Amino acid sequence: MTTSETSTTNASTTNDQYFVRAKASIPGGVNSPVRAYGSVGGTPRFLVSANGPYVTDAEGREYVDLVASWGPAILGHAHPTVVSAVQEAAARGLSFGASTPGETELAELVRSRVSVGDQAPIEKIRMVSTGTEATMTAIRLARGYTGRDLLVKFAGHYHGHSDSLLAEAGSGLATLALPGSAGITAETAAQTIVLPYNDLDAVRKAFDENSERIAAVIVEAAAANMGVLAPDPGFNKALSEITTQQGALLIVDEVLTGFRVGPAGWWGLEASGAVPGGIGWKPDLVTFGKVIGGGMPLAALGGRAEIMDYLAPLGPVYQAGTLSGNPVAVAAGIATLQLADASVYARIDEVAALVARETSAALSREGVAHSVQNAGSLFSFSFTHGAPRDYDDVRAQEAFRYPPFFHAMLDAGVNLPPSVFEAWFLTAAHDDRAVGRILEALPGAARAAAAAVAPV
Ligand SMILES: Cc1ncc(COP(=O)(O)O)c(C=O)c1O
Ligand SMILES: NCC(=O)CCC(=O)O
Repeated sequence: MTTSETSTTNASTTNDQYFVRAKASIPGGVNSPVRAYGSVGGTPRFLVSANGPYVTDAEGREYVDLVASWGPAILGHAHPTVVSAVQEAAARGLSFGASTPGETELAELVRSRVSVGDQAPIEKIRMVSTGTEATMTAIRLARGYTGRDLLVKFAGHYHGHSDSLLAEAGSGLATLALPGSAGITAETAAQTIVLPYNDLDAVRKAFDENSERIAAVIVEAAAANMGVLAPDPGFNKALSEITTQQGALLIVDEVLTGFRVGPAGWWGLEASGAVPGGIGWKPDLVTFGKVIGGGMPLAALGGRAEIMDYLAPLGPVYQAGTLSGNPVAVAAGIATLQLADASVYARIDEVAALVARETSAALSREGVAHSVQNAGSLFSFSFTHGAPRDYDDVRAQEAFRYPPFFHAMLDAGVNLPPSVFEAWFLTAAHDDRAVGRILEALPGAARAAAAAVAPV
């Protein structure tokens, strides 16, 4: 165990004490609801440092981390090369509010990475600061480009917290069992059509009923915010065909999957045939976040030049940002993508498969009904009796088994996402020691899940 002290923390202050203090000044004590332990109960760990596969809390306790900052830390935390790149960029200036050479370098890197054979869907790319901004801009762009107003999204998919996209969203809304958010006007809500995932008939019907009104279909490349649910083979390709026929755009949200499940994201896995059913299609627009910024606030949207050039200053769709393309964030993104080579993805695939397999085995040994779902190296568990295909299936699970499972893992020094609806994130820094600690914790956690009693 390590003890960490900084100017803002004191090793004698407990997580409980920090939480009490935080709640007095910050709503719920958190700056994002997913951190609040809302569905698992207990006190969130206040983290003071992170290194490789580990995070350390304010009490000096070290945990093997399976959250990885909700995805970005693909190389593990605080990779020395990325930290150096950030330090060097910071020393040159934190923000200029002007174009920088690094932005173009990162744009070129993304364009060349997200290509398979002669297929290269990212012809142009615009950088923003969060995934929310990326999807919000993508739908505005789709509306501006097509001149249409309606939007199709899928139940359980999460695309950030802009007004149009919170209806039946996954992630924290699934965790807190919220159907949507207050504060969104009825007019805005009425412009989003929410359909069941993996249901192409529902998509065709929506287009039949709203002829020439749907601007775009937005879909997570592989759903990972209601637990992980890979699309049925061919689902994304069929969406591409339907939207093309109907004069609408297909926005593929790779904020979570992009540069994490493979060098060219989930689309790259489909386009290369690494997962079935997806050869020969291209998204119109793609959104990125998380890994693209290497742990710094950076996200992006990209796609066909003809569409992207509808953005200001060339086109009529406005989008802007004081910190867009921030030089320090860009430096972290470039360093991260340069390091994320085939060996990184091979290691993550290997450890993810191992941890998923062993967790499933531990649950089976205790007779706990569950399904393990994966999309490449992203995976999660649901306490269901069969394999779920959509949000209704996932919501019907025995979710009460997760809190005791989560806390047993935490007590044993493993930091899992504090919700059954979130993916588990491995990194290339998860070495045998870190994985060994996860495996040691599993039998006790599986027993705790087995002993869980349904609420009356
Ligand atoms: C698929 C997807 N899209 C969009 C977002 C929003 O990104 P951000 O949290 O950076 O706003 C997230 C995650 O939060 C996500 O998983
Ligand atoms: N998978 C869900 C997220 O990544 C959300 C993170 C956040 O809102 O803090």
